[in-house]
Amino acid sequence: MLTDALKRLWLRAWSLVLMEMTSQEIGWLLRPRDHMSLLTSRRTTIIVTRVRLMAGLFALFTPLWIVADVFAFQPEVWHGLAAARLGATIAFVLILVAARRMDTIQNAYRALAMLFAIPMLFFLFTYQHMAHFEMHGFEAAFSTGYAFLPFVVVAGLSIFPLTLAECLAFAGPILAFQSLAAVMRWPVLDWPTVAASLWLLILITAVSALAGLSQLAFMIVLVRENIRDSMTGCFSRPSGEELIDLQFTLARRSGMALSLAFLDLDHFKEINDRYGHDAGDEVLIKTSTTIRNRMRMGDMLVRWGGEEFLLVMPNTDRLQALTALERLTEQGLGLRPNGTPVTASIGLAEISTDDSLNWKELVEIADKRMYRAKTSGRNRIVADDMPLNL
Ligand SMILES: Nc1nc2c(ncn2[C@@H]2O[C@H](COP(=O)(O)OP(=O)(O)OP(=O)(O)O)[C@@H](O)[C@H]2O)c(=O)[nH]1
Repeated sequence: MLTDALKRLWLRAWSLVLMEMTSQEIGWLLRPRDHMSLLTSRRTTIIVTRVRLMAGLFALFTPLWIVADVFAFQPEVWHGLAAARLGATIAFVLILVAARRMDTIQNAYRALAMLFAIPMLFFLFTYQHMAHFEMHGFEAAFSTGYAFLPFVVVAGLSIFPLTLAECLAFAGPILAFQSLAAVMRWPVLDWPTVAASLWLLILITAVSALAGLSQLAFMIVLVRENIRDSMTGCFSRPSGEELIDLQFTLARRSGMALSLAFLDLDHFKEINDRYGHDAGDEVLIKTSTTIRNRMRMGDMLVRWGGEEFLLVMPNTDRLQALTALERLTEQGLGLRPNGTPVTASIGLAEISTDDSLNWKELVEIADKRMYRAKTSGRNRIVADDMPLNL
């Protein structure tokens, strides 16, 4: 009885945290390895823009704080601090500029690591520097504030949508550094204070990780709801466009093949007119499921419009795509309500053989070929611009 109540409570609390996520999505909260490309690209954008925002703010406020140092410290102390502040400001400006063109998750990690490394180096320098001076009263009290820089850095993790593994990877060196400082009793650090405050740093790391994870969870749910067409479960048009853009860029950069097939179901209006809209919906759901199940794991099916679909086939050249599409149509796309086969007019385009400048041009080529397939009798695949053998 009690165990059942506890179990219900536990599940309820868990569902509040995880917002009805699937087990695969919960795995995505732990580590980034299996994230889908759309989530990775959105996360990259958010991480990079936030790194730039933080770098910009730090570039602005780090030199301004020199004024506070001038009031608080004797000249020998603030001179050294001012030099370190100017060095840190230059580094923040460099991050701000360098991160502008960062568009991969690896680069986003690099930017984040640099953003965290600067305050830690500044922290090391200030401690070494201030240890050489006798301080009393307000000056001594003001200087203790500098000991909390690692706490600020760890707390900064909370503004990024990071997985648990990523949070630990970024907070780990700071925690290790602080622990080492306590264990080694470095003379420049007030080791009892450092050791005693370690638990606080661990606590802040846990809170920051939770904040980052909840942002990521929210993002996963939003991406999931926005990327799928609710009826067929295919990628929606906006997310499909983003996916094709991404695949196009990757294929261009790596020199790999990329094929796009534009599929338009034949005489679909007739199904609606004869059997009703619900029967039409049913055919759309079954046909798109059949296509998705028959194609490779890495292929993506986008619902481009009503009964139009775009099949994205990464790392697939024209011949391979043609073979896969012929196999697909030979096996059948499903049945119409009257028992006759569902057919489609298909236009195929490939990144290198069609030598297109951008993804929109490639989609346009596939669309035009689909139209030729349609006007030349339907239920066929057109893969080039050669005259058709009718
Ligand atoms: N049931 C249903 N029908 C849809 C949906 N979206 C678009 N349609 C219908 O799809 C039909 C498309 O008609 P047409 O563009 O004339 O094409 P078609 O009848 O397939 O003829 P061809 O393409 O020339 O072979 C229209 O009747 C639309 O109303 C949908 O979500 N559900």
